[in-house]
Formats: sequence, C-alpha cells, structure tokens
Amino acid sequence: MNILDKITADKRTEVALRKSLIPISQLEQSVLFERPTVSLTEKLKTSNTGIIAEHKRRSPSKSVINQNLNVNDVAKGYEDAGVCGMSVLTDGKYFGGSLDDLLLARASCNLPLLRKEFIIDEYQLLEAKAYGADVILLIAAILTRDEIKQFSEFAKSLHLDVLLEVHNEEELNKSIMPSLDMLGVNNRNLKTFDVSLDTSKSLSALIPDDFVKVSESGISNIEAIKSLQPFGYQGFLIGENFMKTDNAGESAKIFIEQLKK
Ligand SMILES: O=C(O)c1ccccc1NCC(=O)[C@H](O)[C@H](O)COP(=O)(O)O
Repeated sequence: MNILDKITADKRTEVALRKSLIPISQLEQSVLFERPTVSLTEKLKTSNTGIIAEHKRRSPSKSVINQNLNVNDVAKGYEDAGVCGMSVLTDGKYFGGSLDDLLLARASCNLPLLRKEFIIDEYQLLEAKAYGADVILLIAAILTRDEIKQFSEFAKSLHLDVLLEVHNEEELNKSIMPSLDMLGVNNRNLKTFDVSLDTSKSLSALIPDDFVKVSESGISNIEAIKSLQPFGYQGFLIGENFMKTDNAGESAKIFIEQLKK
C-alpha cells in the first residue's frame, strides 16, 4: 500500500469516529458557520505575488519540519507579510495538525484560510466551515469524478472556494467541471515524494483558462515562481520553505519583498 492509500484508509476510520462523536447539528451551530467567507480565488486574480503560505509541522516526506512555532504567530506573520491566503494542515497523524489549528488561525487573521485535508466525506466540509475555512482542497488522486462533483457542489453551497489538486493528465481530465474555482498542480508525487516543477509546467496548457492555476509544493526560491508565471500560474503554495525557519511570517515577508522587486 502506498502512503496516499494509507493516509486515505486512516482518514476513513478517523472521519467515521468524528461523525459518531460530533453530530452535524453541532457543527452547524458554530458561530463561524454564518461567517461570510472570503474568496482566495478572487484575491489571486488581482495579486502580483500570489503566495499561499502553509502551516505545516511535519510531513510524510520530510518527517519533522518545525514543531516550535505557534499557529497564532504564524497566521499573524503571514498576514503582515502580505500573503494572499494561508493553508492550514488539519491532519493529525501524518502532519501534526488539527482543526484547532484552523480555529486558532481564524482567530488570528483575516486571510482566506484553506483547510488542507484529505477530504473523503461531505462531513469534513461542514467541519471546514464550522472551524473558519474559506477554501477546501479536493485531491483528484483519492476521489472519483462523481465524488469530486458531489463534494465541490456541496462546498459551493456552503460558499467555500474549491481548489482541486492534480498531479498528472489523467487526474486532470477526469476532474474538470464548473464547480471548481482553482486547479492546483502538485509538483510532489504523493506516492513517491519525487518533486519537479516540470509537472506544473507540462500540465499548464491542459488547464482551461476558466480556472485560476496554482502550483503546489517544492517552491523554495523566487526563481521558481518567475519560471512558473509564464505558464499562467497565479497562485503558489509554499509550506516547508517558510515553516523550516524560526519565524515563518518574517521569511514570507522577505520572500514577498524580493518577489516584488
Ligand atoms: O508534503 C508531503 O510530504 C506530503 C505527503 C503526502 C501527501 C501530501 C503531502 N503534502 C501536502 C502538500 O501538498 C504540501 O504540504 C504543500 O503543497 C506545500 O509543499 P511544500 O512547500 O513542499 O512544503
């Protein structure tokens, strides 16, 4: 079994347990459920930097990245740095994240927040809304076309933006549909962890112009962004490069200042 299959199998068990512990009616009572969401897609369309900065403590590919940062400080720092949005990993077992991280980020900034999760059930979209997310991620590699349609349409009914992530042509071809807002190309193969920006470059021409294009993973310098922009990318998801430092917000600030030059 590859790591993605393992994460997904564990996620099914976890979500079944969460559903039995917290009923949907309780999620819907969250004060955040009525909060008007902020569109990351619209922010990326008008930004000249397009940085989506991630809160990421550890990962299957890198083990520990940084366990010492406080999510409130990271969220405030990213907002001060001028990022377009923040991605918050909420998986506990493989990434050391939680829904509480999302809630704390929500309490600390007004940025559009992406719930970075392995979504396999509509229930997780209700959780995303209840804990303050504005955007959800759907990963084509773990979903059927019918599930992508069902989850993306449900997300839109909750006024959440949808970022659909692909890694190859087959995943892209099965996924294109009007209920998506952003098409993300993950430069990391989630089964082997190989990283190549060429993945974003080669798939870009196949992504219809109706979607904002986001390049994800393995971006560690300004040159990478400059090399992706001519391929139509308007969003750049960066985790480790900021989180591996003592001050993720400050690192993002310096990065954005250099990018603007
Ligand atoms: O990062 C991993 O090792 C990983 C492994 C398996 C599934 C997902 C994984 N990462 C999720 C992400 O998409 C990244 O956290 C995100 O794109 C940022 O990547 P990076 O800038 O390389 O930290």
